[in-house]
Amino acid sequence: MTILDKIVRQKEVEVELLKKQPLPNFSDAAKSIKKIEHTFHNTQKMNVIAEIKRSSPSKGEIDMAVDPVKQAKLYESCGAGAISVLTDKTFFNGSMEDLRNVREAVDIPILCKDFMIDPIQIDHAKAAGASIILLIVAALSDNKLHELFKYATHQGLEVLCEVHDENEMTKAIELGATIIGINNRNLKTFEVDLSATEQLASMVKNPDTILISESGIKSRDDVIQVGKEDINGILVGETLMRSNNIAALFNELKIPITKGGIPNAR
Ligand SMILES: O=C(O)c1ccccc1NCC(=O)[C@H](O)[C@H](O)COP(=O)(O)O
Repeated sequence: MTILDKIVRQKEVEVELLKKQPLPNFSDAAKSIKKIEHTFHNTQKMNVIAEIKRSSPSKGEIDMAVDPVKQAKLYESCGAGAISVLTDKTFFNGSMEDLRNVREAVDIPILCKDFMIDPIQIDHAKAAGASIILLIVAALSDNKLHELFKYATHQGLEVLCEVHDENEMTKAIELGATIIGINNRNLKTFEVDLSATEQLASMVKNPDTILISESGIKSRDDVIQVGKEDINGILVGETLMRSNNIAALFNELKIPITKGGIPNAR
């Protein structure tokens, strides 16, 4: 069984528990948040979705002592375009409480980074103040992917549709996803290969699609590599979480971009 299978099994258990609980009060803090579909287009520098990640299955403990609110404020002040909060407890030591607290502290979009398999999780993410949810194509049947995409969109949420291979990219395009994340990490083997972004980004022909390169990005050279294709942003977790100088790291990662990719990257 792969780690993704294990995570999905655990989510099935959690969903049954969530269905027995009352939905927490809605935070209306996300109402006035601008959509990344608008803000990530036509920016002059690479957009960064900065992640709060205490630990992960592939790396173990990263920063168990992090204060998510402090970290999120720092990310915002350094120019993050959005914040990703890992809300899974069992495998990443996160929580929906983290997301709720971060929502109260920052004014930029927040991605609820979790493994969605049921609309009830989307309700909880929205209630906590998320403006974007993640749908991982590899974790969902075609029917479930369509159902959850439609549900989240009707709830006024943006959807980051995550893919890792050509087959998944085809599904995301057919779904009509407007924000597609190319995960450089294979969630079944943990192998990271930045060329996944280069290979898959060229399949997207709609210039309005927001493309995000996710995982394994550590340096300016990495951004230049994934930016050979016309991407709008990068999602960075571990490197930011381990950094002693987050402001300097943002300067390194926020490379000037134009339509068509990073100038001279090819
Ligand atoms: O990070 C993992 O080990 C992992 C394992 C299984 C499923 C998902 C996993 N990570 C989620 C992510 O997509 C990353 O946290 C995100 O892209 C940031 O990656 P990184 O910059 O490499 O921390």
